[in-house]
Amino acid sequence: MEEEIAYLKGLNDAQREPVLHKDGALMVIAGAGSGKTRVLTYRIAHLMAQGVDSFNILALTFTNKAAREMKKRIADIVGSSEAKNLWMGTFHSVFAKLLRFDGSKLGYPSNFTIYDTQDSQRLIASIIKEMGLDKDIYKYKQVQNRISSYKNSLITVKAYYQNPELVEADAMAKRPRLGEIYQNYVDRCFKAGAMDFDDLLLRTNELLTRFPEVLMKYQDRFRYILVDEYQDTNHSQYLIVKALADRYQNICVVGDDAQSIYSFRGANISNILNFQRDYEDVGMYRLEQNYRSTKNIVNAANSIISNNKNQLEKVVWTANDEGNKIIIHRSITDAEEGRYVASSIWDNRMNHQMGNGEFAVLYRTNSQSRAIEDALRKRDIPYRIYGGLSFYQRKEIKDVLAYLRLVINPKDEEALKRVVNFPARGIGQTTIDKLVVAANHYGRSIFEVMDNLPKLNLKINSGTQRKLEDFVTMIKSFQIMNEGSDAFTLAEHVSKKTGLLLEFKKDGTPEGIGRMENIEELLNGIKDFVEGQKELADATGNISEFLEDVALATDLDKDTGDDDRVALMTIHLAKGLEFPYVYIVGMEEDLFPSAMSMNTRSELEEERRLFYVALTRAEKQAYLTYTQNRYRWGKLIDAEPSRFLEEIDEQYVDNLTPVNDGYRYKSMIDANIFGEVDKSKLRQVKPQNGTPPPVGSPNANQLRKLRKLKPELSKPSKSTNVIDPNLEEGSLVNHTRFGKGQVLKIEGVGNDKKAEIKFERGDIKKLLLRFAKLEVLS
Ligand SMILES: Nc1ncnc2c1ncn2[C@@H]1O[C@H](COP(=O)(O)OP(=O)(O)OP(=O)(O)O)[C@@H](O)[C@H]1O
Ligand SMILES: [Mg+2]
Repeated sequence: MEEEIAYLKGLNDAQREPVLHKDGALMVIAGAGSGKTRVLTYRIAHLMAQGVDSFNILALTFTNKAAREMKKRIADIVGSSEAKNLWMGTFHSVFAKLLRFDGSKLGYPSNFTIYDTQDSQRLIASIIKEMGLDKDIYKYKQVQNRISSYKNSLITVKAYYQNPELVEADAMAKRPRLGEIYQNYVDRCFKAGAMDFDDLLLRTNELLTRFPEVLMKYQDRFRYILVDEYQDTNHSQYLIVKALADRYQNICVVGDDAQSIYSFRGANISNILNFQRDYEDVGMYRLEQNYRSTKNIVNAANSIISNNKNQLEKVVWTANDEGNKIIIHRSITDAEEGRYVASSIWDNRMNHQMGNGEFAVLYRTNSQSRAIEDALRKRDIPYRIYGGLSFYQRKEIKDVLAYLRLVINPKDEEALKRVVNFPARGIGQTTIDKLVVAANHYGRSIFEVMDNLPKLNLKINSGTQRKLEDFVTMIKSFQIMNEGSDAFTLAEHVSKKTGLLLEFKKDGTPEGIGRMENIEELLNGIKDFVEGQKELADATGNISEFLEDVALATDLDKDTGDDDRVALMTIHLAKGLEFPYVYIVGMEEDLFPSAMSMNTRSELEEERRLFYVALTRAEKQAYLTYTQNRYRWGKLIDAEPSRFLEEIDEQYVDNLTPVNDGYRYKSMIDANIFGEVDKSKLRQVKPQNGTPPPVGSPNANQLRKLRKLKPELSKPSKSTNVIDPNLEEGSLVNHTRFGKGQVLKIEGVGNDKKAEIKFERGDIKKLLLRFAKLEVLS
C-alpha cells in the first residue's frame, strides 16, 4: 500500500526505508549529497500524512534558511497549510521561542534581549577594562571563547570553581581572574534581561532539569523529534534533545561524521557514536548514492577525506555524469584571484545561460571577501554576502571614502556632511544648518562658505569658526598632497591625519578594532589598485581614478530587490547547501588549512573535513584557487599552495600550464573547458632558461616542488614581462583583469611599447606591455 503513495517515488530504496521506519529511534549516517536532508523532509511529510499532528513534531536544522525550505517542501508534499504548525528551525531559534514561554521561571522577562557574539564581546571587553586587567593578557575574544565553551559544556560559574583543573588551566594561561570575569558577565547579562547565544541552550537545559513539569510538557508536545546535521550538535544541544526525546524515544537523526566542522565550538562527534547506546533498538541506515554532484567531484571528495584517520567507513558513489575536472587556478595576487573568479563566473554565465544565483564563492575567513567583491563589482555581477555586511557598506569605509571624495571635490555635500564633524571636532548641527542656509542663499557650496567665513557674517562664534577653518585647511592640504601622490599614499595619509584610524583604535572595543582592520583592508585594496593601474599607459593611479572605480561599483550595493545574486560566504555557513558552480578561494597554507588549526592531528582533520564540505557543495563544477602573494596589513605575504591540493587524486583535477615565470595557471584552462578556444591553437610560452616545461597536469611530486618554489616576483610592481613576440595588431588576447580582446594598435618601443586593445566588455584600453598581464591567444 505504501508503494502507492506518490511522494515516495521521489526516493530511492535506501532512502525510503528510514522514511517509512515506524516509531522509535533511528539514525542515518551518510556522505554528502546522499539525501539525508531529503529523508528528514520526507519523513516529516510522511508522519503528517499518517495522521501525526504537526504540533507534535520538532525539527532542528542547521540554518533557518534550511528550515524555511524544508517547510515549503513539506507543504508541497502533503498539500496543506499544516506545515506552518511545525516547530522547525535552528537550535537557537527554537529554544529562544521556548524560553519566551517559560524563561520567566528562571527570572527572565519574556521579552529578553538576545546578545549576538559582538554584543557579548563588547560587554566582556568593558568588564575587563573595568576590572583594570591587562587587555593584552585578557584578550576579549579569547575570554569570550572560553566562557562560551564553558557554557556549551554546561559549566556554570559555580561548576567552574568546583573544577580545579579548569581553574588551574586558566591560571597557567596567566588568566587567574577568568572566573571573576565569567561571574561578572553572567550577572550583567542577567541584570540587562539578556541572553547570549550560549544561554539559549544553557538556560533551556537548566529549565528542563530544574522544572520537571516543564520537561513533561515539552516531552508530551514534541513526540517526534528530528535533527539534521547531527554530527555538529554540541554537548548542550545533545542533552536537550536527549531530555526531550526520553519519554517517547521517537527520535530521528541524520548526519555525516565527515562533515563535522564545529568542534571548535564544542560539537562532539561522539554524539553520533553513542547514539546506539543512548536509545533502545536503534534503526541504523546508510545511504550511498550521491545525487548532487558529478562523478569527478564525488570521487575527488572521497580521495580527500580518505586522508583522515578518524572516520566511519562509508561509501559514496553517483550515477551522475562524469562532469568536468576540478579546476585549480593559481594567481600572482589575491586581487588577481578575485578577477579570475569574476571573469570565470562571467564566462560561465554567458556560455551556459546561468543565473547569478547558481554560483557560490566560498572562503575560509570573512576578510577574504574584499578582493572577490572588488572584482565582482567591476564586472557588474550582483552578489550577496551571507553572514556579514558587504565591504563598501560598512560605516568606516564610507567615512574614509567621504574624505577622499572631498579632496577631489570639496563641493560634494553628502561627503562633507558625513565627516565635517567625524571624528568629533566640536562642529554642531546648528552650525552646519547655518552653513547650509548660507550656501543656499549665496548659491555656493558649503565648503566655499566655510572657506569665506570672515567675509560672511554668519553669527558663528569665533571658536567654532576656527574649527571650520581648520577643517578647510586640512582638506586643502590633502589636495596639495594629492597632486604628487598615488591613491595609496594619499589614502593612508588621510586615514591617519583625519584621526579616523585613531578614533577607532582608541575606542578599544572589539567593534572599533574591527573597523580599524577594515580600514587597513581598504588600504590594501587601494594599494593593489595602484599597482594595477601601472599597467595602463594613460592611468596615473591617483585617487580620482580609484574613486571612479569604486563609485561605479558601489551602485551595486543598492538593493534592487533582485535575488539572483552570486553567494559569498564562509565554508562554515555553506554546510548543507548546494550550487551548480562553486569557487573555493584562498587554497593556501596557513589560510586553509588555517594557521591556527595545524597544531594537532585532530585540528588538521577538522580542516580537511571543512574542505570536504566545501567541495561537496558543487553540483557541476568546482574551482580551487590560490595565490602566490596575498596582501595582509598592506604588506605582501608569500603564500604556498595548500597541502589539500596535493591530496586530491590527480585524475580528477585539471591543472596548471607552465609559463616562463616559474609556473602559472593560465586562463586558457577555463577557456578550454568551455569550448571557446581550440586548445591546439594555444601556444605554450617557452621557458626562459631553456628547460622545456613539463606538459599536462603535475603529479603530486611536482606540486610539492611547486609549493616550495618561491615566487620569482615578490612584488607585483616589479613584475615586468618579457613581451610576447607574437603580439601584433589584430592579435586576440586575454587579460587577467579585463578579459578577452583584440589588439587595435601597437606603438612605442622598448619599455614604452604600448598596445591599444578593444576588450569584449566594450572598452578600449591602452596598456603598457611591460606590465600588462596579457596572454596571446592567436
Ligand atoms: N532520490 C532522489 N531523487 C532525486 N534527487 C535526489 C534524491 N535524493 C536526493 N536528491 C537531491 O540531491 C541533492 C542532495 O540531497 P540532500 O541535500 O538531501 O543531501 P544531504 O545528504 O543532506 O547532503 P549534505 O550532506 O550536504 O547535507 C538535493 O538536491 C536533493 O534534492
Ligand atoms: Mg543535508
